[in-house]
Amino acid sequence: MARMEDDRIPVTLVGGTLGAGKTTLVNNVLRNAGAHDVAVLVNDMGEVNIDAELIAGSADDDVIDLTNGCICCQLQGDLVAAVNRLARERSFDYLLVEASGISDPVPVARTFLGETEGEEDPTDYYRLDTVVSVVDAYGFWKEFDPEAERPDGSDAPGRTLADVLVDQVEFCDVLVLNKCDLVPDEELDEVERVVRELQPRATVYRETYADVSPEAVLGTGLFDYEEVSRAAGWKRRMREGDGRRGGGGDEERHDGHEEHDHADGEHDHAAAHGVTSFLYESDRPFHPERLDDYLEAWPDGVVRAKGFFRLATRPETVMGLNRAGPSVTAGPIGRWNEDDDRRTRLVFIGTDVPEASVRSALDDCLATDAELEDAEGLSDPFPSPPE
Ligand SMILES: Nc1nc2c(ncn2[C@@H]2O[C@H](COP(=O)(O)OP(=O)(O)OP(=O)(O)O)[C@@H](O)[C@H]2O)c(=O)[nH]1
Repeated sequence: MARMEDDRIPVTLVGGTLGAGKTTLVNNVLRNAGAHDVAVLVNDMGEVNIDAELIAGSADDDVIDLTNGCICCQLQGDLVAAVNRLARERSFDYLLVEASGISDPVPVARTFLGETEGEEDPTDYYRLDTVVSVVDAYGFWKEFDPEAERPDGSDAPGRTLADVLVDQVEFCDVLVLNKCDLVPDEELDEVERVVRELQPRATVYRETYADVSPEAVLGTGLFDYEEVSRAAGWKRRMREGDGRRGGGGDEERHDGHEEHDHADGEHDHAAAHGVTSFLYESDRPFHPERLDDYLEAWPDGVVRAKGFFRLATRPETVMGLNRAGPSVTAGPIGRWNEDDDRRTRLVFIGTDVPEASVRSALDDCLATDAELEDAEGLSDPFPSPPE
């Protein structure tokens, strides 16, 4: 196997929302790392890097920090320079990266795949081994609360905690459901079912004080960019459809490419326990104002909605919907290709979402024949393409 010959330093990326328990996890791993000689890179948003101070053994040289920025945004160049300098100047056999609570894990992971611009390439020294997300089980529901606010100092404009949390759950290999001491078992079961629906491929650990064993997060060999990207629950649901041929599930592709999946059992299991996941499809475009109104009056319990839709006013435009709890983005994301399957396909994931009433409410938002005939006369509140 190629991995056996790969002597680059393995990397575990630890993400999770603010206060979820990332530092606690890193400390536990350092304390129990045994034979591993672990270096830690911490990224924190504060002026003073409190996290680096908290990490056990931070007095020694193996903890470095990147302050005042988020490594998924403006610090990517710094991240590459820092990890490469670390590899050149010090001797260690494992790198743990603790990402700021607002980091989107995808660009950070891509940095370690050598996909960022710049003269230095971290893949010379490193290979990404595992992406871990620490989820605050206690705070999980709160973050899907419409009243939830972004933390001060966050430099992720337009993104809510729910957005960030969904990104982190959907893009991980290992999911640590932390602070289980604060949540009754029944609620914990529900949170676990939802996170498993959002990312069925992840290994889930229920923990208190992020007490995972080092083997759970170091050297797992679980990271696979293609796999983790296509395994997100909404993509699976889109591929599976309602038993008919699935449409292309990837955002980049709307071509009706046929795929096969084996996750039916998992979905059945989730459905039996109040986790809803369904695909709404339609050949008929939406009436823009009616759909816009409906997107404002969202049913309770929807944790995630994602997909593509058609508007009567824009026959050539692929409209995208991206909803994480209370935060919604809906707008143009591209143009349909000649041979695309131009159906609306929207995936809903949540708890006890009233599927029948969501379906009938969406049906009511579809344009009638008369409205389609006079589509140019309809007003369209959705944003225009950026041009
Ligand atoms: N009750 C309880 N508290 C926990 C648990 N895990 C961590 N904490 C506490 O939660 C707080 C935040 O933990 P950290 O490990 O600093 O979280 P973090 O994700 O690194 O936080 P940021 O770096 O600020 O994003 C600390 O006071 C921890 O002691 C847990 O399982 N249960």
